Amino acid sequence: MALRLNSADADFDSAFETYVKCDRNGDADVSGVVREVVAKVRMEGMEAVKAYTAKFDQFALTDENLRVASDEIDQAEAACDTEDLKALDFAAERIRDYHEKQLPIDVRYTDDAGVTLGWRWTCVDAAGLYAPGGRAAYPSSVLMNAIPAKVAGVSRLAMVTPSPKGDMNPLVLAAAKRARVSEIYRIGGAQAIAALAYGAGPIKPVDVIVGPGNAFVAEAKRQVFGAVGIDSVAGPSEILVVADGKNDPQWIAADLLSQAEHDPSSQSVLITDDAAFADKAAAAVEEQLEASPRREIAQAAWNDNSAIIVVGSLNDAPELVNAIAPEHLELAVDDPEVMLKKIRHAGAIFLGRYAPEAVGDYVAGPDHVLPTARAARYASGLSVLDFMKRTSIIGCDEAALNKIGRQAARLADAEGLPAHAKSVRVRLKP
Ligand SMILES: NC(=O)c1ccc[n+]([C@@H]2O[C@H](COP(=O)([O-])OP(=O)(O)OC[C@H]3O[C@@H](n4cnc5c(N)ncnc54)[C@H](O)[C@@H]3O)[C@@H](O)[C@H]2O)c1
Ligand SMILES: N[C@H](CO)Cc1c[nH]c[nH+]1
Ligand SMILES: [Zn+2]
Repeated sequence: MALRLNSADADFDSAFETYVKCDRNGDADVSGVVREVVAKVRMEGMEAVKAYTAKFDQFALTDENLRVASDEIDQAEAACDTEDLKALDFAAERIRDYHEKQLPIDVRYTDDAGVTLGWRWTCVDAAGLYAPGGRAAYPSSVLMNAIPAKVAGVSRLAMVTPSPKGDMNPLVLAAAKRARVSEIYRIGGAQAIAALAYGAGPIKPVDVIVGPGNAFVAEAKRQVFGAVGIDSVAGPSEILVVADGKNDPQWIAADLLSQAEHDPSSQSVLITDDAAFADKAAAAVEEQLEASPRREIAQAAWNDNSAIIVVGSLNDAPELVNAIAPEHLELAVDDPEVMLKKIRHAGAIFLGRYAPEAVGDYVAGPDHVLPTARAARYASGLSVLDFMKRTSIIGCDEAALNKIGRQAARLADAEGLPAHAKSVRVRLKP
């Protein structure tokens, strides 16, 4: 059973705060484990990657099987169901269309002082893409990672994905081929993130690492940030559904379980103003869990990390949503646009009763790599901009420097930095 809270209860505020701040990794010392893995891979390179792959993925990694060969990719693609490939192409086209609209424009102008100013966007040379593969395979994440990188213009895409016990999903390889991924390595977890960040064996370091993963992957990205750029902390999936009593409880239960089935550390939350609907949705969740082939995972996420919150009025929901800052938010209400105006923190928002979160996972177009663990308070989903950086442009001729230089030199004097001041004054007319 998920936690049940009612905003009418006297201790609601403190119970809600405790819930919002809870650590979903249980007793696991995720940051300690990751710190050790990252340090070892940094020091020992591929030998450490091999040892951790044997330990965590039960796979005997060798110099020969580390990189997926191009003929294996072709064979995998040939083995895929053609309808699956069509769905992949359908998704890819919609994802590409959406991300092409994100391409930023360069700006150049001359201001009143005659100074040429502006900025220019350029892409990184090499991107590391993490495609998860522990408890499920994620061809969709391959597209969501690689397509924006290609739209940004990145030439080298190095993808890592674990192959537990040596298994590699053919559709993952087909997706990587379609998205023009340059290198694919059969490694996952924190060891793969460290290998991309610092280099290991034949894997050359990248400039930015993006993509979703479990708590170990998300923490590893956080720890290597600085040596490389990262998109956001995109860890175990989350969903928050705001639903009135007019919804079908079976639909809402399926939505809640769609994210619970990713990982025992996932989180599903229902906020409703109808206590009877809350009971029906809770019963529907239990019923659907019974029939789920991923029951063990989803049940753990539902029992340990999830909540049903009954509020007096749906007008109270936005404040709670903003505090939780969920990865995904569904507004299953009559007029979602009205509620949307009051939501400030969420990775992706799904409007209305016919926009289940899963369309966003696969085919809607926006990226499904989204901030979790309340990072939506300050971070955004993966976009073309995560593979690009903006460089400022400043140009002065003699007249322009004479208009602005004196004040620069004065501020340099004030800061006690005489070489700064001199480098301007030597160019100024007396
Ligand atoms: N936020 C997002 O945008 C988003 C998108 C898609 C998926 N996801 C999340 O990605 C995750 C996928 O997780 P997954 O486990 O299936 O695959 P994964 O590839 O993320 O993780 C598997 C790896 O984790 C490492 N690992 C597992 N247990 C470990 C342990 N005890 N100690 C150290 N390392 C360990 C192993 O190296 C293994 O290769 C889920 O949490 C899912 O919710 C998030
Ligand atoms: N819901 C995940 C993001 O949290 C993305 C995904 C991929 N496949 C299925 N779901
Ligand atoms: Zn999902």
